[in-house]
Amino acid sequence: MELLRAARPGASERLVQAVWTCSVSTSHRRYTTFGGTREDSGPKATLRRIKPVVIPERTGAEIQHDPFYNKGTAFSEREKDRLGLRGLVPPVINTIEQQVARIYRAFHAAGHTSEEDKERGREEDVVAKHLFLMSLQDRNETLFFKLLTSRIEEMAPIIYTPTVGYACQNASTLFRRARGMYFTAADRGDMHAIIQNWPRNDVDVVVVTDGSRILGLGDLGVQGMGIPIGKLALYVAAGGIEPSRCLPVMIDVGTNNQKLLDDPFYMGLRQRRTEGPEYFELMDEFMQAVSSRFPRALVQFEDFKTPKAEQLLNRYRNIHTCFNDDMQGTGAVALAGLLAALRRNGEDLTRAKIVCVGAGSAGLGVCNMISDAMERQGLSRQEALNRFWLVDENGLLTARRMDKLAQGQIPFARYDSPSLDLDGASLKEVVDGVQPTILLGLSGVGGLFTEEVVKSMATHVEHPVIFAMSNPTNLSECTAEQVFEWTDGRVTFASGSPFGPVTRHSPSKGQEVTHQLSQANNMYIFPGLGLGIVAAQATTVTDHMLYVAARRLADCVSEEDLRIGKVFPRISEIREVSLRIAVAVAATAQEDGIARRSPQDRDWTRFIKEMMWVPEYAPIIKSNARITGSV
Ligand SMILES: NC(=O)C1=CN([C@@H]2O[C@H](COP(=O)(O)OP(=O)(O)OC[C@H]3O[C@@H](n4cnc5c(N)ncnc54)[C@H](OP(=O)(O)O)[C@@H]3O)[C@@H](O)[C@H]2O)C=CC1
Ligand SMILES: CC(=O)C(=O)O
Ligand SMILES: [Mg+2]
Repeated sequence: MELLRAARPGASERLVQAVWTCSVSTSHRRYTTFGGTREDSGPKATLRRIKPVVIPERTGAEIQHDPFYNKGTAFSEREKDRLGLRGLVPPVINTIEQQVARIYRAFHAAGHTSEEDKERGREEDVVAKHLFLMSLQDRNETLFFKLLTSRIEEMAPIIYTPTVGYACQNASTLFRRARGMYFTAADRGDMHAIIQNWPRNDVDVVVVTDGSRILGLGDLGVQGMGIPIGKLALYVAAGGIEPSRCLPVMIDVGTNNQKLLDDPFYMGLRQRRTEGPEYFELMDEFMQAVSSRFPRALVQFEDFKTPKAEQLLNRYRNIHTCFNDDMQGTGAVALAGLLAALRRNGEDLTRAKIVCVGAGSAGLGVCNMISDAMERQGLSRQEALNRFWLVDENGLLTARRMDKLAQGQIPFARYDSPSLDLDGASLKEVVDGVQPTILLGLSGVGGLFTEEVVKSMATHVEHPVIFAMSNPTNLSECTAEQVFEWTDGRVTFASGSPFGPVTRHSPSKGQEVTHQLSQANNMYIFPGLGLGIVAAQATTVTDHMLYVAARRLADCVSEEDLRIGKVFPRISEIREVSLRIAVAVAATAQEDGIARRSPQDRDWTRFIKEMMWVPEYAPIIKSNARITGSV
């Protein structure tokens, strides 16, 4: 209201009241206001304010073509008059729900495939669906996010992994319209000036990649831009960050992917990657440019190849508000899933024996996060490290390979004699020798968990826990169907990209059983983590914050979910989950003295809930408009 009064000193009291007056829909216990909604959650019910948007002088056509303000067929009659839209839109006035119903139908039509394609097993064209959603986002952000949030389970695999990976692979030919910012190796010295071109003054979250390791698909150069865009779509849909406060960034230092360099349509710098000190000088300049223009923004590093991922994190983590999602976000999500799985099986984390296949940025991030949790639960550092056996392309990480190991791998190298004997052994032999209770896959290699590997594990432990976390789907270390079959349903399983429920005949039960699945993906962590950091305006992102985020995520898994085999909450609950994670993270930042902002009444839940952006149309008012009556 203050905003409206300040913007329109002449606005009538009736207008001001109209914007905030509630009309009550008792059947849904959900209150709709002219400018917002309020959820009745008992005594603590909060008004979710959708502030009127006051925009500078613009023509109707400019408003209609601005995705942040466009409402398509949902402008009210008065808005059409006031904003100069009369005659520019069809006569119908739809609610956003009606628009979602229409666009959802068109979304499905976009994915239709021919009969021939169907015969070849291509049931639908998911990349076409991805492009359809991207072009909706380019036209109307509010409707895009309304569709996304109302059907998040169905939409997440289209805007995010696995489909975003396939879209990135062909991004130069699929390109329609630029989104976000591109900085290149040729922009050295100019980044401070270039960042001024971003049209918005407030940015809460920057997701940045250099395209060097996109999911498990390798170096995709500038074509990796789809990943920051997809991650930020989840920041909005799952974390309630305002769309206009998100900035996807590509740092294009070239590519070592010869196929792309030879592709006449490739849109990035046509050179091999800049390396060495020059690379880090570019990144330094970028980080300085971001923090001078957006001093409170959180920077999320995404899909940087090992070892740069770790080097960049170590370089900036104490001086910027930043984290690496593949290392820390993935670590927290894996820890949360394991805590839930162990609760399901009545087991203790400190007694787990973990074989992790993949010792790159994700594998090391996960193992570090879990060993840190073991220490918090009473083990010494060495006792915790002794619970891990890491395997890479050359086999088990042992002391004999010490001179060839990366810095971050050295603490996990095995010195003990049965392990040293497994030097050079196959994965099956490692599993036979170690008899792990937990098997993790972060290798980016599809099918590594073969029948003999999984069966070997299942012979030694009653409740095997297997997380095949590599993305996209075709690079998963095994499929859900395989792992339930090979363990006769005894496994607790989660995968990086989603699999549907598996129905199979169980020989031990003598009947058909259906197994529900969970997605072990950092999408459960980064939206809530980021929301908490933004809420508290934390100066840095600490391991403590990640640990509480993981704990809180594990707490969100209900007993009923555990009973049916799920170790992560349902994706349809992700906004509520993100809120809970954000509250834990912000409160931790405050306790640890690194919050620059906190609610006076210490009620982080109310504070953050009110901050969360909801995809509803706000009344639009031009700053020079003469307004009488309702909006
Ligand atoms: N579910 C989730 O939330 C997330 C999943 N991921 C996924 O994790 C995967 C790995 O990512 P990242 O760590 O960054 O990638 P890296 O390339 O840094 O690491 C891959 C690791 O796997 C090892 N590896 C490769 N081939 C084999 C093999 N045949 N047998 C055993 N080990 C092998 C590599 O060993 P070497 O170095 O010897 O080649 C390396 O240690 C990707 O698919 C990514 O999508 C990543 C982040 C989040
Ligand atoms: C999920 C993710 O961040 C990855 O696969 O890289
Ligand atoms: Mg990633």
